[in-house]
Amino acid sequence: MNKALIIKLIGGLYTFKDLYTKEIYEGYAKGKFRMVRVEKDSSFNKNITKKTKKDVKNIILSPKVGDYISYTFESNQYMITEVLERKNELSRPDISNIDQVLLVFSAIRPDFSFNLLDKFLVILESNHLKPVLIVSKIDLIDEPTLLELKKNLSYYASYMDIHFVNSKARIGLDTLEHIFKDQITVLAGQTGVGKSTLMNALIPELSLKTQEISDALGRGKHTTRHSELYAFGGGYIADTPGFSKIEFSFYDEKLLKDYFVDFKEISHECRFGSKCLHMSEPDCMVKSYVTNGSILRSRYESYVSFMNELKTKKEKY
Ligand SMILES: Nc1nc2c(ncn2[C@@H]2O[C@H](COP(=O)(O)OP(=O)(O)OP(=O)(O)O)[C@@H](O)[C@H]2O)c(=O)[nH]1
Ligand SMILES: [Zn+2]
Repeated sequence: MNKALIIKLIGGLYTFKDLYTKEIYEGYAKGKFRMVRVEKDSSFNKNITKKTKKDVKNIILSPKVGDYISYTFESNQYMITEVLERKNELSRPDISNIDQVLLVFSAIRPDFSFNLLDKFLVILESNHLKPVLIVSKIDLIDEPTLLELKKNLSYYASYMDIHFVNSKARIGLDTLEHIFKDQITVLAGQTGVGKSTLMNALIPELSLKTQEISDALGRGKHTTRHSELYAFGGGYIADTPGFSKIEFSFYDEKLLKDYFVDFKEISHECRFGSKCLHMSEPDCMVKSYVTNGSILRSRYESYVSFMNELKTKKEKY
């Protein structure tokens, strides 16, 4: 069976790249699809999977960009015949099997927010997505302010890669390229932080393409249903502006503690172990570490604010 990765979807026409031959084909999807459960075949490339006997899962509506599929060539056209089980998926942008999310935060305009960073990290962790932090617009702040920001961010360095860039002058981008290898990457960040500028700086031909697509469709690209993965740095990067609106995808505030990976790491030291909510429990090591400075105070402040936010949400429903 031919296996491929869907790299583009525009007006019902899929573009997919064969995983073995690397050839690119265009084709359609017909009818409803069932997601096929797969198991990793270690003798091949990590993306190549094989079907198991117990296969069918929920019916899914349609294949999307990022899906691994099987296809055939029938009556002179390529057809998608099955969709392999998704590792994860986003609906805005509409992409599946994402390996990592580039969290773009500007040093200024808008100001850097540790609370928002912590929120993104919780959301990514709860969706099994790996974060990489990109701090943009470093040219717009003075040296001491940048040093202070770097110092505060160093706490996060053991949990994710952090890069500092000036996308306008293409400074700091060279160290970025290796992070895309073998990954499907999506960008995320508040509006105005510089996601599009970064994308265009990384992939110069992209701004041109964006214009072509807008012209062809007679409307802004991001109001259309176009999404695409670009081969870049040995992996793929989604050309969407990424996601900027963020909400927790869970409702139970008791889950929050597991998505603060630095808290989770030491929770076995709390008197109530993994059950400790690190709020008013006695002998809570998270709180002790905050007091002695081993845990960043702003991390704990974010935690408490998210706890309250989740509780309020729950009471409303
Ligand atoms: N000086 C400087 N300006 C930047 C940098 N990155 C982005 N900008 C500017 O910041 C503004 C916003 O950048 P965009 O790339 O449109 O931001 P975005 O995140 O795509 O915004 P949305 O499309 O609203 O989500 C633009 O005026 C960019 O020129 C940078 O590294 N340095
Ligand atoms: Zn605790």
